[in-house]
Amino acid sequence: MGLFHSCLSSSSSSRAANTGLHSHASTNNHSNGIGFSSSTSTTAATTNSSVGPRSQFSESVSESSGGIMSYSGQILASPNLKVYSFADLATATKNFKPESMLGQGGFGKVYRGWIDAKTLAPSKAGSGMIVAVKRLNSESVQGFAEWRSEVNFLGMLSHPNLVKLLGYCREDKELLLVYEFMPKGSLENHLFRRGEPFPWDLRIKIVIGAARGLAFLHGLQREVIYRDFKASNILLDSNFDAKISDFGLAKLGPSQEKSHVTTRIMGTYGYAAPEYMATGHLYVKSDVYAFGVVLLEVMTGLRAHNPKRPNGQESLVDWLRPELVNKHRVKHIMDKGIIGQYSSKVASEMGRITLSCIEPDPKNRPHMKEVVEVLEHIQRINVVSDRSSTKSAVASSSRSSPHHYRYAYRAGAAGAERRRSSPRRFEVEKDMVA
Ligand SMILES: Nc1ncnc2c1ncn2[C@@H]1O[C@H](COP(=O)(O)OP(=O)(O)OP(=O)(O)O)[C@@H](O)[C@H]1O
Repeated sequence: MGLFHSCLSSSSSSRAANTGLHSHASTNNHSNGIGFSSSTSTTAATTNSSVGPRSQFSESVSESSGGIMSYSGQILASPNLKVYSFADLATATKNFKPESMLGQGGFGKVYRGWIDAKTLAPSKAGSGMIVAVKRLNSESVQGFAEWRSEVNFLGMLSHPNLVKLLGYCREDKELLLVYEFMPKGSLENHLFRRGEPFPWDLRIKIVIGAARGLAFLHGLQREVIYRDFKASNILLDSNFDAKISDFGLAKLGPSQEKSHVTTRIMGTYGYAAPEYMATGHLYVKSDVYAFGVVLLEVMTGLRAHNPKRPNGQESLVDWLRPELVNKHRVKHIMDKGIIGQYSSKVASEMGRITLSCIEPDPKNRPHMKEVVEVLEHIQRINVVSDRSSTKSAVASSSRSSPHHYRYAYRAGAAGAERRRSSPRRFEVEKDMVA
């Protein structure tokens, strides 16, 4: 086993060497200026060099299938991204005015912007279509590696459950990304921050969409390990269809070996799989673990990690895993705000699939394809005859709740979980012993 220590600096080239990802960023208007290349260079060129026409994705997939369809998604022959100047995006976002801000993540702020729907050219605020413009903190060293990973992955992959990247800007220290706008925000917003408890049928719909997105990534011939699955990375369109965003930490899976080994362990507290934390070994099944943690959040309305919860309850999985083992106890951990919206059969089935996703041994976790099937089944059987009983069910269950679940009770928008800020990311470097 190894030693953990904080790591403040980053080496993007070592990461590229690990993954085989090589980006060639161009500041010119090449629509395919960035991509996956089969070259051996590990540095990101800043010249106008364009990239070899074939990507690692297209090599591995097109050879066998002559095409690119996998789990209803696509690997694009070449990325079709618009290259913006910084001035373009300043215009599109009203000069990054605070009023245009949609949110803030670990690597920067996200702004509402406007572009022409046909040409994708920047337009004046109020005309054309709305987009989300992410502007990375210029002082973040790790930011460049994540920006490049986002452009590489989202530039090449297309699937209904992955957020669409429309373009990017790299100018001096400025790194920006332009995405389709997701009007309903993130699952995290709805589960933990908004006033009313989020309806159960929407929760199920969203996790099915997100599961399909992950299944697509894992089903590619050269599989993609997403590595940062969490509620805040599940964005929602106007129909509450889920789209996975934020490929900053994504990795191409190993082509020969069974797992990817990394010495730089990064993720978000509460979601990272135990084998990854302990050894740096990364599997697609590590994503399945994080998916299980999101399922548990969806069931309970509680955050994956909350240091303000009482001792022993900080980690949702450690706290509630024993309750999932007994199907009769599962209903006690369900979010009390949505009682009456699901049957006890649905609750116990959810408990079962969640428990299998968070199995300590990655080999015992299901593939995402199976998870999709189980969740679709749960959605089909989620027929509740009398929804009008919801309110009284909430009231009576609060009265009879066992003491140690009191924390889960939701006193409207002022609930303790809702006041908490976003989950914290971590980054540690581990000295590996071979
Ligand atoms: N395409 C989008 N459309 C609408 N809102 C978005 C879009 N992308 C991001 N946002 C909003 O911006 C906020 C910040 O997003 P971002 O991806 O930077 O961070 P995060 O995922 O919340 O955290 P971190 O990146 O640190 O893990 C999110 O809360 C989300 O609601």
